[in-house]
Amino acid sequence: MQKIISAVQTRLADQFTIANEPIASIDLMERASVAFVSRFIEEVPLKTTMIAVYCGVGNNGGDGLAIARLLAAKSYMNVKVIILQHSFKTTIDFEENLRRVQQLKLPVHIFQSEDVLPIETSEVIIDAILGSGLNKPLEGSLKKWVEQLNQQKKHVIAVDIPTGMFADEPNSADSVVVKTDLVISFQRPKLNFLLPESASVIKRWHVVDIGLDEHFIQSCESELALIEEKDIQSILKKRDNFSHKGTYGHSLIIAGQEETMGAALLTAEACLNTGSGLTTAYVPSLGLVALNTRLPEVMAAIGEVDKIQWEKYSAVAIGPGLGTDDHSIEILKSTLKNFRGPCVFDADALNVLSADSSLLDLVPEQSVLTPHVKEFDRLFGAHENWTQRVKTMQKESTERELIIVLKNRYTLIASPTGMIYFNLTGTPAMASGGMGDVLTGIIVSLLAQGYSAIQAAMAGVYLHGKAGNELEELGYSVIPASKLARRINKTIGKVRSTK
Ligand SMILES: NC(=O)C1=CN([C@@H]2O[C@H](COP(=O)(O)OP(=O)(O)OC[C@H]3O[C@@H](n4cnc5c(N)ncnc54)[C@H](O)[C@@H]3O)[C@@H](O)[C@H]2O)[C@@H](O)CC1
Ligand SMILES: Nc1ncnc2c1ncn2[C@@H]1O[C@H](COP(=O)(O)OP(=O)(O)O)[C@@H](O)[C@H]1O
Ligand SMILES: [K+]
Repeated sequence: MQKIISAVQTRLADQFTIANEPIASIDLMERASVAFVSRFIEEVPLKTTMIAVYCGVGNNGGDGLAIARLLAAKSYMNVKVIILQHSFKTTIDFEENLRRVQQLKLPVHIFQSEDVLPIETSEVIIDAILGSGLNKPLEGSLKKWVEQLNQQKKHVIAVDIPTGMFADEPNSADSVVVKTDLVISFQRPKLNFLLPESASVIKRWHVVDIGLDEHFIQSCESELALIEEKDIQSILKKRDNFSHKGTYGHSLIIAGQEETMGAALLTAEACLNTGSGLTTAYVPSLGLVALNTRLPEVMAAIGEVDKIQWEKYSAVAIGPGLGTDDHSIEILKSTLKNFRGPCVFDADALNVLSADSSLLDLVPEQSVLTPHVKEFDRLFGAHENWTQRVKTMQKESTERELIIVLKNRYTLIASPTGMIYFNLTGTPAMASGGMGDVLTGIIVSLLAQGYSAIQAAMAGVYLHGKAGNELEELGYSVIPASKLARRINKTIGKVRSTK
């Protein structure tokens, strides 16, 4: 698990590393710049590319100057430096790197407030104007310069963070930020890279290790963390030699209606392939033929709600394609009343819970809720931005002792401990109908197998995304959910075997 730290904590980590490694501040800047350049070369391999490095006068600008010098040393022939002197308060390391650049005789152009920037002729812009030191939205000449750069639609690569973007507080909708194709960021992604609002200014980001003290970073107080594969490996258990189907639990999936039987099939198929010992689907009788034909391994439960033998099941998933009619409300109420084991609430189950907060209050502790953003807002109210949603999910999860899985490109998982875990696996190729049903099937299967609710949510989300990544690598530009529901089986095997 990697802690995500704030801009303030990053500065402390810089200082700690400088004092304790020990390393001179200028040498740490050099190390950061070398790390940037090694990734930059992969992105822009052609040595004749015309590159303009736009530098501010703080340490982000200092990085920019060092990067310009290092690129020249790597035989990039057309590197120029533009210094935007928005302030006369330069940093020592900026000054030292300016001196080093001037010795190389690279072209350096300095612009002061009120100066108008000429049209940029370079193909690539490196944005080293401001970094994590941003303390207010861009205004005045900086704002004007950035607006002008954005109009030119160049290939822009930012150093550490796009100029004008806050690392960990929301930017207002009208704030001006450098629009980037790639951000090469130091040591950790910033919180805001992981929230959907970043899409308007960041196409891709990549983190490079600059050797900040990891022990210090991991000891920082932060309720935000990134899930790593090794965390999932430590969760996943081996299947024992003398184990049998009874060892791996019995999942009940309550899903599907006449027009949405597919949701039940996808959930059940994912559940089966994730290793639930037995899987039963409670579906309308008109879905029986489809279920038996498609998934012979899955049993069906049909008929009256009060005939369900709840005690047979180790875990329940309720909601995919269920509808929100009286029958769905009845079965949700029955689940809340009668089932004592772990439960996943998804899709229409969440919609029913949103419509009746007294039902939401009955959701047992340690249940897993898997809303997408619209379902989340229906449950917990409208939000102006994702920073607010992160706060709400933290509050609701701790107060209600629930695991909340807020699905997105980088799915967030809130634990009742107050921690928020971000998952980085997954791909836009997974943005297709039924993908959430598959996730629900994976999570309920893990619950049935005896994993704790937070383990099942974390492993489920990670493996779901990882299966998507693997399919994309196999050539799928769009992944049908049923494909992923089958693939998950291999993904689990692979993650477990690399232990
Ligand atoms: N030793 C270190 O501290 C290291 C810092 N590094 C780089 O340093 C960056 C942070 O550097 P700094 O803290 O010097 O800050 P920046 O270079 O981000 O900003 C410079 C200064 O601009 C001013 N400023 C902030 N917002 C402004 C605004 N909206 N309008 C006008 N002026 C504004 C502030 O006084 C700020 O200190 C990181 O993003 C990273 O690129 C790296 O070199 C790694 C090592
Ligand atoms: N752009 C994306 N990148 C990564 N994962 C995605 C993306 N779009 C969707 N997903 C994943 O696909 C699933 C979609 O869930 P959901 O919206 O409930 O779909 P459905 O209702 O069709 O089953 C979530 O797990 C989400 O994380
Ligand atoms: K920058």
